[in-house]
Amino acid sequence: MDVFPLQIPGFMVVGTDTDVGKTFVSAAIARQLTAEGVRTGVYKPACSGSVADESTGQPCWQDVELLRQAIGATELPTERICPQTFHAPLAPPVAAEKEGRQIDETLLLEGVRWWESQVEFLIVEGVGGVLCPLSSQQLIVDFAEKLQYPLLIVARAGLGTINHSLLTIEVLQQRGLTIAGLILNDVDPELSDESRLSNAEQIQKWTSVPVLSFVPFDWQSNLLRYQTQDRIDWRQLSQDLL
Ligand SMILES: Nc1ncnc2c1ncn2[C@@H]1O[C@H](COP(=O)(O)OP(=O)(O)OP(=O)(O)O)[C@@H](O)[C@H]1O
Ligand SMILES: C[C@H](N)[C@@H](CCCCCC(=O)O)NC(=O)O
Ligand SMILES: [Mg+2]
Repeated sequence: MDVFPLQIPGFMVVGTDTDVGKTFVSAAIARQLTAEGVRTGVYKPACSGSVADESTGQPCWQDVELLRQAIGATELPTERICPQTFHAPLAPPVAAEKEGRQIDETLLLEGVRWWESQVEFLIVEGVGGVLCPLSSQQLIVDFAEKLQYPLLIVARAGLGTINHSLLTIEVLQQRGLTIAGLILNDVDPELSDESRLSNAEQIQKWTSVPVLSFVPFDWQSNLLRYQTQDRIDWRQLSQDLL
């Protein structure tokens, strides 16, 4: 496996599934770093599932919009944040095929390399869960292996998350990847259930990967460290893992 280490620190934000809050969490981290005065970049290797822009009616990609807003780069072209966008809400290579296109393997990595000369810290968001196909040649976990960034795993807060979290951790550990921690994210208060009270403790019982944070539904400020509620120093955390 070729590796593609960048000269700037960062995290790759991966998920236990699609719709678990990777963009929500990536944007929160990027916003915090930007507010702290750290020149921060955001990148997503491919994005599928367009929506109509409210004002223009033109197709846009919500992940890209939220990531762009998080770093306050209103003029930055979509291609810098995500060079390969597709309309259908499907795994990227499947969405690409529907448009008679293919994922450009080189561009996946060239796109991330561009950020190296632009910023001090980079947040890379995955697509779907870690075994989601990114192209016809590779899964998200393969891309993570090339990138060599420490991983932040976003998982749903509610029932089912112990299994999804441990499965994800097992796959990443089998690849020898560095996991910075797991973030439990409350995506839907309707799914409220009593497992929320014991999930973090159970995950900690079965793995040494730390639960870094619990993100309440609609949380609009910086993520807080689980249990202590301290501010998370993302740069320090990434440095500690080198
Ligand atoms: N803590 C939260 N509170 C309220 N809404 C949330 C929270 N986290 C996520 N959401 C919402 O849940 C939905 C899914 O979140 P998000 O788009 O971040 O998932 P994702 O893991 O990035 O999905 P994808 O695989 O498509 O990239 C979005 O509508 C988002 O605004
Ligand atoms: C359409 C979704 N929102 C997402 C793709 C998720 C694919 C999941 C495939 C699977 O694991 O079955 N796209 C994206 O993150 O750009
Ligand atoms: Mg997303």
